[in-house]
Amino acid sequence: MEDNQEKPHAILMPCPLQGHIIPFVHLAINLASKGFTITFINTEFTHYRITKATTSANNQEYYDIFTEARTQFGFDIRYRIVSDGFPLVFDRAVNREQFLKGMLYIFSAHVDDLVGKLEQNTKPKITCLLADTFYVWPSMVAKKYNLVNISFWTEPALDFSLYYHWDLLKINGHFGYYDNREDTRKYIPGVEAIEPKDLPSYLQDTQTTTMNKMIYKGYENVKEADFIICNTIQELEPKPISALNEKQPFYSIGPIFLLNGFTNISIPTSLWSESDCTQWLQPKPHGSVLYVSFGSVAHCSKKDIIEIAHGLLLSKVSFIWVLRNDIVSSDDDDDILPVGFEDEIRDKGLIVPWCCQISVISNPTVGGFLTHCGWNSVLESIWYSVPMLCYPIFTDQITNRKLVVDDWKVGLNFCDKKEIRRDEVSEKINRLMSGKSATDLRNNIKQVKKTLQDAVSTIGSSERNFNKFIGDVKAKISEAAK
Ligand SMILES: O=c1ccn([C@@H]2O[C@H](COP(=O)(O)OP(=O)(O)O[C@H]3O[C@H](CO)[C@@H](O)[C@H](O)[C@H]3O)[C@@H](O)[C@H]2O)c(=O)[nH]1
Repeated sequence: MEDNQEKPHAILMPCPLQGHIIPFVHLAINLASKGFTITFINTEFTHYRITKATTSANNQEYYDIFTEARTQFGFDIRYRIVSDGFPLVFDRAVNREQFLKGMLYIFSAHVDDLVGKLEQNTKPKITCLLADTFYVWPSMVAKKYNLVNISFWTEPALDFSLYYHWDLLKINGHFGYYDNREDTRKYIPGVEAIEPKDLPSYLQDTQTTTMNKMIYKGYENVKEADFIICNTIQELEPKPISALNEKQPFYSIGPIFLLNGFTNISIPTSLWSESDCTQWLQPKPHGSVLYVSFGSVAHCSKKDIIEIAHGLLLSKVSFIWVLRNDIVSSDDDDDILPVGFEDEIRDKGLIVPWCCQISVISNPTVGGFLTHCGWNSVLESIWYSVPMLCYPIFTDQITNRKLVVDDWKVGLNFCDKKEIRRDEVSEKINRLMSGKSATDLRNNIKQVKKTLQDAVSTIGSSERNFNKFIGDVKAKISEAAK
């Protein structure tokens, strides 16, 4: 009991999105392996979806995603759920605006209520709040309960720097105006130069939206955090990271899914049921299959889906295409693919609503990834040495494309013109999969992979930063307890 009292105890809260839940779960495991007690909080809706997708458990209310981590590794990870303010039946995608307003103005009251209860009844005592940078309430909650306030950013440091200096963009007439200036931005600390077209979509907006407000408030909030951790790699983004470090303690600890070698723990995180693609991949030649996925939130138009489908056929390349059932948002039409497409692809193509991405791209038959450039997908693709065809849709994906294509040269642009056309889709797929361009990309990606490998080695930067972060947090907890 004495020992337990000494243990740091962190509450972890990801945004209720697939690309945030996964890195937060890896973070929970890593912190627990360093002796932290963790209370991991998912929203009730996220919990419901994971449960539905990954288990046949009858009593879903009591299902706990960390059971295996506790029994197999003895980690002290506890699991709780919190209401996001809406009933389970509420359609959060269709009513996105209303949902975002709830996250902006109401969710904090539910979090405050739960943290208050945990604070009274939990041993060891809760000492840290570790929340997603997108949340607007962590500093309020951390102050109220005297918790060390840690923010976790699940995107690159470059995107963080741009949002962090939102005020500079505004002062310089580059954001928030109907006619935003179009010249290169050269005054963001740690970012030599960035073109307007490469900014995250929310920083290209000319009008204030609820999402803008949320990010803006999130970034006001993060300025009060005691520590910021980021799922990136110091050697890949040295300048933004060192500029940010002059402002606040900022630790790059990525790729978090590789840190400390806990890649084999299976913790249910998937919001959709996964189709198994192993059998289908098995007879395919090495490096011959293109994997196509646009992540968990982005939407495409039916017109673009049709052009991509024709482009895939024209390319004659074998492919697995993850087509979520909500990929086309504004169309009630269930038939989004060209007529007869599924007959035409026969054994050349496999369409699935969701799969275990890591198990697909780690398969040696996969040689290319047509991706929306979500940050987790980028890191995973580099790790498994799969070059990318970049089709960024919104948010940080736009900026991530610049890192992948222009800076690291491990991917190609999908469509150079605004409009997606089947002939260009086919041509780009072939350039990604074969010939000199493919060889160059494969050579480059091996080098970038080496950077990731070094960073997570026992003497690598991410490992060192993570240990330093742990030491600094413990010191801060002791200070706060005085
Ligand atoms: O069929 C699939 C598709 C995806 N994944 C996994 O789901 C995660 C998806 O994350 P990501 O590639 O980052 O895409 P999003 O789900 O779109 O992620 C959101 O969160 C990311 C991190 O903040 C941002 O970079 C993205 O722009 C944002 O859309 C990855 O770990 C994938 O391995 C699967 O397991 N199966």
